[in-house]
Amino acid sequence: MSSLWPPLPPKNESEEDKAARLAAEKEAKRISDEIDRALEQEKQELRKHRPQTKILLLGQAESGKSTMIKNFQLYFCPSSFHAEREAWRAVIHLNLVRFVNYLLYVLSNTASGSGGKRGDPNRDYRMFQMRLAPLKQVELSLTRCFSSENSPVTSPTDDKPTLHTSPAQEVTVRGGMGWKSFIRRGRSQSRVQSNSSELESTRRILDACKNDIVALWKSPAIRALEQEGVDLHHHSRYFLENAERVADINYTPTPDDILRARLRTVGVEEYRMTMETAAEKGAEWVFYDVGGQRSQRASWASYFEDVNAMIFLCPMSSFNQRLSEDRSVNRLYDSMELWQTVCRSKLLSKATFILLLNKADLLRSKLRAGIKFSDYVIDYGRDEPNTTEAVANYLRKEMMDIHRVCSPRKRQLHVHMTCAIDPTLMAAVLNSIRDVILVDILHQTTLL
Ligand SMILES: Nc1nc2c(ncn2[C@@H]2O[C@H](COP(=O)(O)OP(=O)(O)OP(=O)(O)O)[C@@H](O)[C@H]2O)c(=O)[nH]1
Ligand SMILES: [Mg+2]
Repeated sequence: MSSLWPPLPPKNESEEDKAARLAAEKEAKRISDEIDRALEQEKQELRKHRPQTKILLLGQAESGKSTMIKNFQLYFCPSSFHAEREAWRAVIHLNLVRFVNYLLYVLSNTASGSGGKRGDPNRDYRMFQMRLAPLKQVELSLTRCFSSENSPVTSPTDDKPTLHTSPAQEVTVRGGMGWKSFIRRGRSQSRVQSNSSELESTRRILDACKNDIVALWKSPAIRALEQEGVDLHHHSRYFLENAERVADINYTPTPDDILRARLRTVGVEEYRMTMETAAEKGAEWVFYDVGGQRSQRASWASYFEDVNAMIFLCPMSSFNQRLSEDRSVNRLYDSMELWQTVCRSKLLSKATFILLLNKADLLRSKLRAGIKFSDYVIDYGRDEPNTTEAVANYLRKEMMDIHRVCSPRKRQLHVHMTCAIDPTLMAAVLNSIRDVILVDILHQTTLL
């Protein structure tokens, strides 16, 4: 019997039979389409009533929590990610100009401190300071755009915009996703025009300064700073290296740029994402992104209840860094202590636990540059290999041991080594996180 549908017409079919057959086929197709429509409607209804999936991201400051949220959005809700590109441009421009102004500030101190000894670099510096002077105004304007009228975005240390003389003073966001529409549209009608004209003029100034920014970065003055041991490995360095493109008047941020943009989180931000990918289309996932600084951690616990999954980020590359909020504390040790506290939490005991050993790329470049992990982590034997794989395996084991010993009940731990600024590498990790969360939710609901 043939499995073809509709079946082939019988041989020698009369015109009358043919008309009757076509009418029957048309009716069958109408019924079939109706059934499909009803099924799709039923599915939509089910999706609407499906409980939300709640995911909490924890970890110290700069561990990559907000970057992970961007990855989720880029991968599972791409149209909403791309719709926000304009809003990120202002953040990226502020990242760039703050770093340039910081470099000019460092150069001013170093150059005046070294008198005329450095010859050319000194002359370079004075020229750049003159030509890039308008960037001070750009920094003030952009900061004002973020911080006017019931500001959702401020700097915790500054009530009024001031020029930043340290790369540690960062762009900060407070409370939710509101800042994106704020930067796009302004809070009130009066702000709409002034915000957009201010942003427009900052773009024009940046474009005019583009060549000088590029030249500053390539200049002997900056190379001299590096030779003097000034640490220029800041996350905004990427934007300076790409200044020709980023400062251009026609610049639109790419996904890579957005993943690199730094916006420090203050308080707890809630992100509601409606999944766009086939399997989960229409489902709502709610993410809680917390500020990771020590002063922020007291507010975390109120978000522990009812979360389906907790994703903890440990930046592996932090082994030779100190906490900016307490210079006596090694960042990796702080991360491990924090992990112990999170594992012990009874409120999180039923949540799916996911550990991301993040910043694998930075760990690799530090180790390759000859920085020895064992110089900072005393339990890591001096004879152990100073390679990314060996160090990552060591950290994985340490963190798994802490999890086993400190968890109030036996629980599986899912561990991944990640580089959150690389969307290609993140795709597999994101799929696996999604699958693990869905399977655990299924278990939780069938066990209830
Ligand atoms: N090279 C590299 N940079 C990363 C990685 N993950 C995050 N970053 C960068 O690190 C910086 C800090 O990341 P965030 O996601 O803002 O850190 P956070 O944990 O949200 O920090 P707080 O909001 O202060 O708690 C950003 O500039 C990111 O682009 C990574 O795997 N490799
Ligand atoms: Mg953050």
